[in-house]
Amino acid sequence: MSELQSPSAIARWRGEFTSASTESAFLRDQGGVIRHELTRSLSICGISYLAFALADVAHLGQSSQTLVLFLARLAIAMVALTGIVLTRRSANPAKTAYRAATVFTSLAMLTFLLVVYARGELLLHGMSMAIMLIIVYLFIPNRLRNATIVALCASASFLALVYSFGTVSARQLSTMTMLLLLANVFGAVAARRNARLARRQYWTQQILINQSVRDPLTGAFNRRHLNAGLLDGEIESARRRNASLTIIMCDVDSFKSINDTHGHQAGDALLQDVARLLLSMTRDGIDTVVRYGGEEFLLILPDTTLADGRALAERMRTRLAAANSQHGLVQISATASFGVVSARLSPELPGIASQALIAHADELLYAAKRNGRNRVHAREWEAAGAA
Ligand SMILES: Nc1nc2c(ncn2[C@@H]2O[C@H](COP(=O)(O)OP(=O)(O)OP(=O)(O)O)[C@@H](O)[C@H]2O)c(=O)[nH]1
Repeated sequence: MSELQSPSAIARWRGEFTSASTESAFLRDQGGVIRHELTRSLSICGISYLAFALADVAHLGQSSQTLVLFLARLAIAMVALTGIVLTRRSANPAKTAYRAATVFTSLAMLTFLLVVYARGELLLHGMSMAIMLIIVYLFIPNRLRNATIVALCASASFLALVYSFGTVSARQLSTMTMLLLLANVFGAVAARRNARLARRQYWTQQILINQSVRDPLTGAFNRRHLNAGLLDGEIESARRRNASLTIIMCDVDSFKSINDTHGHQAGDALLQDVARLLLSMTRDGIDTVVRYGGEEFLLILPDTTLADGRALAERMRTRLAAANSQHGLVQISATASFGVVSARLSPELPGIASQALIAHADELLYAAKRNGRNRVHAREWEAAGAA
């Protein structure tokens, strides 16, 4: 998670995150829940539509109209089934579910209007309409905007149909209009509240996850995140893909004397600057920067050869040595030493234990320290293993 949104970043009326990327991440996260909700709601709706064919028979007898209505009801049940199947097969279930919900609710409302046209029973159907509006807003997962459009269009069409019959008094029609308006308002308000609540919960969860995996001082990942199998996962992924993996161990030189000379707070500020520089020079979403110890950082670079890893460490070393960290009126300059290990992995070769890879990077780092600091020592994993 690279960016965190504040709760105010939820659009006031749409009830969605204003940032498209956060909204997509939210929908990916909620995919399973939304798929489950859609399956349950469309199953109940499809079965109910078919079951109400009995009411058609009771009202219209075994006529051609009854047959037409039955075929329309069957089609709706099929649309529900197709929506469920497509959502279950989709790589992005939430998006597919929303599309399926919009198509299903639109066609279901049209079929309902067809039933009203054939059977009349306007007051009874007015009640059904109100129930259906609540189902559209609250029980079939959809974007609030889509649900509102379908519900308002269906309400207006139903009222127009009732009016065209000419059998309902003006008083009854106005009461019916008010009731449907109320159903729309309450449905939309509740749906909006649900949408915002789900996003607030997701946002809070992301904050907690972020806090549990990040070092509060530098913003780099922490040891807990590394120990949760981060490097093992990268090694396994590189092995499967026949790819190179490079790790860099970076340690600020003579940091104790910086602390002793300028104070602990200045040391903290310097660490923040170092982390900022390392993060800015690595690929967002691909590389990982971990605060491994006090002034020691571990960089995990997938798909990176030894030559590229060494060149990156050299660039980092030069940039660090040239930069000054400002603390109050004091400018602090620092250097760092680097140990770089690269491994070419493949499914045919045995895997590498993450601790062994880190230990080799550490050995190279301390060789760089022994040889005078402010330098990069790099080696291929096999050569390092043989050494
Ligand atoms: N300001 C600050 N200092 C820290 C932090 N974590 C560790 N340190 C200090 O970092 C210093 C590390 O010192 P050493 O391990 O002796 O290493 P060094 O002085 O950098 O020497 P070399 O690594 O050999 O170049 C210690 O004095 C720690 O107290 C931190 O979060 N903030």
